[in-house]
Amino acid sequence: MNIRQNIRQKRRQLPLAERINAQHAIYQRIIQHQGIKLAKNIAIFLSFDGEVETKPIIEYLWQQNKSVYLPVIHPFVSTHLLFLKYTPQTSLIKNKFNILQPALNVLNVLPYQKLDIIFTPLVAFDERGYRMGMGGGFYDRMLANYQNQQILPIGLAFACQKVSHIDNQPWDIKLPEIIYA
Ligand SMILES: Nc1nc2c(c(=O)[nH]1)N(C=O)[C@@H](CNc1ccc(C(=O)N[C@@H](CCC(=O)O)C(=O)O)cc1)CN2
Ligand SMILES: Nc1ncnc2c1ncn2[C@@H]1O[C@H](COP(=O)(O)OP(=O)(O)OP(=O)(O)O)[C@@H](O)[C@H]1O
Repeated sequence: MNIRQNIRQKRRQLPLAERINAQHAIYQRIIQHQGIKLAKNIAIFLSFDGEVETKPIIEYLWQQNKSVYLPVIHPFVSTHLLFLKYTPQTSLIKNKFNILQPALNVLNVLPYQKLDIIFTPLVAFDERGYRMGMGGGFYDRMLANYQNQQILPIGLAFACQKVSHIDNQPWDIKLPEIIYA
């Protein structure tokens, strides 16, 4: 089994008690995070495949009056993501990967440069902050210039997703911060 499949399986099979503990620790770190306190526009994702559960985080962000955005596969450029506003009223539809995303409405699209924080999903990561994702290259493409835009990407993961070394490719983006437990 390759690393991607192997870690995805570990992530799905993380025992419930460990998962709950880790979720709690991650949540605490988020509510104490200075950068998140100051942020206005925050991109996050709706969890699937055993990812860190983001629902409680989203509820917290809404409570704090943050604007929350979700990734939507671009309808014409299928290698690219758009970020659409997510509120409790937003209707969600399944994309081709079976992940829920907001129904496309151009009025709800936020230009990427306006995001302050991008919570980034990942399958595996290493100490340096290199990540391996689902293999679509979506986040690598999007984050390619994040440093020029004053955007803070923050990876979210369980400790079982940490590996000693990701064999990084030239296009791989190193995350400046990963919250994991
Ligand atoms: N929650 C969440 N949303 C996200 C991502 C993510 O990692 N997590 N993505 C991060 O980039 C994008 C979706 N990327 C994906 C890339 C590949 C596969 C994939 O290979 N899925 C199937 C097989 C292919 C198929 O059914 O067509 C699989 O589960 O094996 C799924 C999602 C955008 N939204
Ligand atoms: N900045 C980029 N510009 C052009 N192509 C890219 C870029 N980043 C990644 N790709 C392409 O996307 C493909 C998938 O990349 P990779 O396997 O690193 O994705 P990933 O990090 O696992 O996925 P994701 O970022 O969606 O979570 C690669 O084959 C690569 O050719």
